Amino acid sequence: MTTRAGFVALIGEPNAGKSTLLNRMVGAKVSIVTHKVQTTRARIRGVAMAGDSQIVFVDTPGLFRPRRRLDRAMVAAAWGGAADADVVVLLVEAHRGVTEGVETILEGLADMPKGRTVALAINKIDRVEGPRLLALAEDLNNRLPFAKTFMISAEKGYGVEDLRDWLAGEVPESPWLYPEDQIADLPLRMIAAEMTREKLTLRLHQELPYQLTVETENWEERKDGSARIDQVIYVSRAGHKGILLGKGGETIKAISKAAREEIAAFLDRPVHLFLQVKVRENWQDEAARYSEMGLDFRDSN
Ligand SMILES: Nc1nc2c(ncn2[C@@H]2O[C@H](COP(=O)(O)OP(=O)(O)OP(=O)(O)O)[C@@H](O)[C@H]2O)c(=O)[nH]1
Repeated sequence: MTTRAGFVALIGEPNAGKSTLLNRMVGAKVSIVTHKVQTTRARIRGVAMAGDSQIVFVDTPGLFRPRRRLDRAMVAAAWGGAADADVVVLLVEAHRGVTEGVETILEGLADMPKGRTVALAINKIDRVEGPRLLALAEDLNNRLPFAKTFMISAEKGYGVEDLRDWLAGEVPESPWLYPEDQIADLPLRMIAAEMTREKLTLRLHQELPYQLTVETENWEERKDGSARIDQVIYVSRAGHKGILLGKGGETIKAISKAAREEIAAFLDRPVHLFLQVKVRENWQDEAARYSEMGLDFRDSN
């Protein structure tokens, strides 16, 4: 079996219908939950399986002209620069057409590295007449030639399957990026890992923020309504492990407490958080994997 997997970024103005579309393609629960956390830097919004393809939807704040270098570094650090996805889908509202916001996004898209596949999805087609739609599609394609144009209604479900099937064929041949049994709660796992990562960064200041990754290895919903979460903090050098643990494990304990409190508040239920620190010397090599995908790791340094 040839599998495919890749990242797809849904972009568009606020209210364009990104969440609604995600709900359709991924499953309602995931999108609603992640919607609450625009401010966190967790990038993954959901994963859809379509045939033998795994489509990973990412958020892309700061994709277009981040105002400050810090924004760019934050975005890059959060999800290893995956803001640059394999496929970008621009959502435009049919009845609003080419607004100033859409123009700005188009400019950003035109500046993107060549070779990136960009598709257009005109959404909310239930709100306008056919002829107007065709004129809008033509206008947009004159401004930027899209690889493909879709007419959809995320809310009614029109055209959504076509879009998903097309994306499934566009993502590159690759092993799946996530185990199938983790797909449903993957965004939650990522968010929880990101929260722990943030506590580490706050606590350790400049010492090693970009040389570690946090992964949620296990997530168990308990009968009493609490969640047991196991996370591993990977550091690239043995020496870092000591810094992280601190004297008598003080540092890691404080980090764990702060992270647990934040995750519990986010989930709105008690959390048992178990942190483990492991040395993974080849962690930096994984950066190479992302560069292969056209992503820039230098931004996170
Ligand atoms: N009529 C119509 N309304 C839609 C359609 N898709 C989405 N909407 C509505 O548009 C509004 C915004 O949809 P969202 O999915 O929240 O938009 P979003 O792009 O995620 O918005 P932000 O999170 O603010 O960026 C909601 O009220 C949706 O119900 C559609 O196909 N037709």
